[in-house]
Amino acid sequence: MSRLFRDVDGGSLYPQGSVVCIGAFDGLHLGHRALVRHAASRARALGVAAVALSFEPLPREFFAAGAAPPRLTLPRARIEGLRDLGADGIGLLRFDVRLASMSAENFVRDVLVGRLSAREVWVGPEFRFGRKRGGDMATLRRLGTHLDFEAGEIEPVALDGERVSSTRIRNALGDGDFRLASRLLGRPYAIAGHVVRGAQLGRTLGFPTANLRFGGKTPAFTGIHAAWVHGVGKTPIAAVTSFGTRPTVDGVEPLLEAHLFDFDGDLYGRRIEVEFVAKLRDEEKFPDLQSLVAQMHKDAAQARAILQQAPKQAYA
Ligand SMILES: Cc1cc2nc3c(=O)[nH]c(=O)nc-3n(C[C@H](O)[C@H](O)[C@H](O)COP(=O)(O)O)c2cc1C
Ligand SMILES: Nc1ncnc2c1ncn2[C@@H]1O[C@H](COP(=O)(O)OP(=O)(O)O)[C@@H](O)[C@H]1O
Repeated sequence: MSRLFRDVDGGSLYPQGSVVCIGAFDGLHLGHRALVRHAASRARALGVAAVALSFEPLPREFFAAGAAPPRLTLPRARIEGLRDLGADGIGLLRFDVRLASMSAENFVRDVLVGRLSAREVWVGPEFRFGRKRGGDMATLRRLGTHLDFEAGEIEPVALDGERVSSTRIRNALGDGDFRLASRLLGRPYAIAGHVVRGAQLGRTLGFPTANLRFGGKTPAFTGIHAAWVHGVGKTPIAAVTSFGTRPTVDGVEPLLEAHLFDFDGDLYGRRIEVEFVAKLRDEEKFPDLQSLVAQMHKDAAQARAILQQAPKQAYA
């Protein structure tokens, strides 16, 4: 069981000391994985807790209020991913006005030392932190010599000669290049959530869809896709999905809807995971439901054909 905390204030959570790694960890890609695994192995070597420190909302979401930048990973998936990589403690610090205005030095004193009793602090390349991104690796090293912790930066992880980054993954997803996205992530791109009720129109169109909300975040891409749905049966179920605001029915909030093939059952409340395999097309505004349904039949046939050829991915 790993411990989850969200507050900057409070007593030391790890009086015996800890090894901390810090990052936005959106996507938990190959670079993030290398960082968290490294911190976890250092923590095991020192016999202390491994703590992954991140933020929710992400700092760039906080600063971009209004036009939220695209998000890859929702909080729960980020927590589960960090735990699976070996984090004993996970800090999803509430990024608010106070945290945004905290100086780099105070962040080190209050959070890394005061709250986490850090013995080592690990970050990725080009890490910046504190008010106006005023702190960097040199700041960490300098403060570390006074406050008795070591600071280190892991080597950048590259794929095909280029740095692995969340931006590169967002671009790959936007281009419908799920193969590249999977290679950068070290696993297929998937979105998980609990099935919520919708307008209950789908069943009358012959296409019931299990609907997932995207937590009020902006997705990195929208459109119609072939996908595997995990979490319903023992093996993944083939599906056609629609991700977006559904302009035909004047939707507003982005929803991920999955129509599962050869399946009939109640999915409300169930947690499912949608693993994207291939993009079929962009979302469109149809003049009427009849033309939308005609297109949905074509989408379904295309998705079935693609998935018959695709290997079922192992359940992550
Ligand atoms: C294969 C598929 C393709 C879809 N394509 C579009 C689309 O291009 N434009 C659109 O507005 N909605 C699209 N939708 C979403 C439908 O509008 C939505 O499923 C329908 O309104 C039923 O919604 P409900 O689940 O709330 O009942 C698509 C849904 C599916 C399953
Ligand atoms: N093949 C299927 N694919 C997806 N959902 C299905 C399927 N068969 C039954 N369901 C159930 O029907 C619900 C979707 O029906 P729909 O009319 O689209 O309602 P809603 O608008 O509430 O999503 C799903 O949440 C699930 O409980």
